Amino acid sequence: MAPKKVTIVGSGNWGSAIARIVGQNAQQYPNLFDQTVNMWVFEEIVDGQKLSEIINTQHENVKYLPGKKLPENVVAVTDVVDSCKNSDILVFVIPHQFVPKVCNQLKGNLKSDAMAISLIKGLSVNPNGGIKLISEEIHEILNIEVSVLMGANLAHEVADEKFCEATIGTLDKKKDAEMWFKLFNTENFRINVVEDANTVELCGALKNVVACAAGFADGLKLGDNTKAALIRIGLMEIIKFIENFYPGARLETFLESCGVADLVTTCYGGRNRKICEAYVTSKKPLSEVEKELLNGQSAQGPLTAEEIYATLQSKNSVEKFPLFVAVHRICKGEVPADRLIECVRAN
Ligand SMILES: NC(=O)c1ccc[n+]([C@@H]2O[C@H](COP(=O)([O-])OP(=O)(O)OC[C@H]3O[C@@H](n4cnc5c(N)ncnc54)[C@H](O)[C@@H]3O)[C@@H](O)[C@H]2O)c1
Ligand SMILES: O=P(O)(O)OC[C@H](O)CO
Repeated sequence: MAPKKVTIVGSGNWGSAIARIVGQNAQQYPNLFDQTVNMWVFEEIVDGQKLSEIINTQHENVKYLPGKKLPENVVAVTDVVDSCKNSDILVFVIPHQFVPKVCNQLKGNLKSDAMAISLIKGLSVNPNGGIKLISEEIHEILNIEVSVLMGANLAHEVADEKFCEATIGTLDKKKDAEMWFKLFNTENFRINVVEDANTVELCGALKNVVACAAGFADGLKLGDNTKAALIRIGLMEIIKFIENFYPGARLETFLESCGVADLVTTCYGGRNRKICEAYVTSKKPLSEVEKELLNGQSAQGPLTAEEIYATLQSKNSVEKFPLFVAVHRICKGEVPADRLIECVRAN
């Protein structure tokens, strides 16, 4: 079989960190993977130069992952269709609000047997009010199989090659596990493949909302016990949400890297935590704080909280998820952050 061509659809903070791993692993398995890995870059000008040109000459994404070299076999391509049309494997890693636009551009322009894996932590809202997984959204638009990779993976720490773990959720472990393992696993990025893909993905999306609560608590200087209580309540709401809307989760999945481990790392070291802390301390709007602190990166928690809230409203379930709802209302400025504990105290 010919080596598979891989494209990384995205080149932000996580997209660039994972490109280091995928580029290296492609080189390690020349019989399995084409030696050139494409990376789709949403073009922008950085210090008067095109970001794609900087990446292809300096082999560094100076805006989204400064100070870390990309392997030279990772090539930036700015036309999303050109970057993907001959590829067998698509690694989706863009902020979730851009998924419909990007996938609609790709529609009808892919190999019929292309496969995808989504590293995107977020949700999409159906017009009827229900939620959709990002993997489902990609599948619906492109009609290709979509696995997911989630875990306790702060991009800068992965790029520093500090030990961590990640969970791949796939629908058919027998068929796909070995290929995904070889594409992503390294000494310091340990992959476990499971079949409970929906739970893996939902853990990745929902933990961002709990991270916002952790950030509010930090901004209010509520201390470690309170933050731990919020993480516990948040975990219970994650489990309840999955039971209600995507039943059939396996308990073990919550104990994978995508579950408790990601919840912990994101509540201590993530961008959602950071901007929500600053929202409380600075009293500036969230959008302004995000702009000031993240230099073009995107925190997905506030948008996910809004998407969850719309779903809960349409299902008459708002009162069952006080933490998720409080995060949304605080992000929107409808409730002051110092009422967070009052909102969740009854749990
Ligand atoms: N950064 C992390 O530590 C991390 C770790 C694990 C998972 N994730 C998840 O991975 C996904 C991608 O995150 P990231 O950190 O790579 O991105 P990011 O937060 O760095 O976002 C910036 C990216 O969005 C792109 N972008 C901006 N405007 C765009 C547009 N109009 N259309 C398309 N793209 C546009 C930028 O070019 C850039 O590549 C998210 O779902 C995130 O939750 C992130
Ligand atoms: O920085 P955050 O809050 O987007 O979290 C990053 C990762 O999802 C942590 O695993």
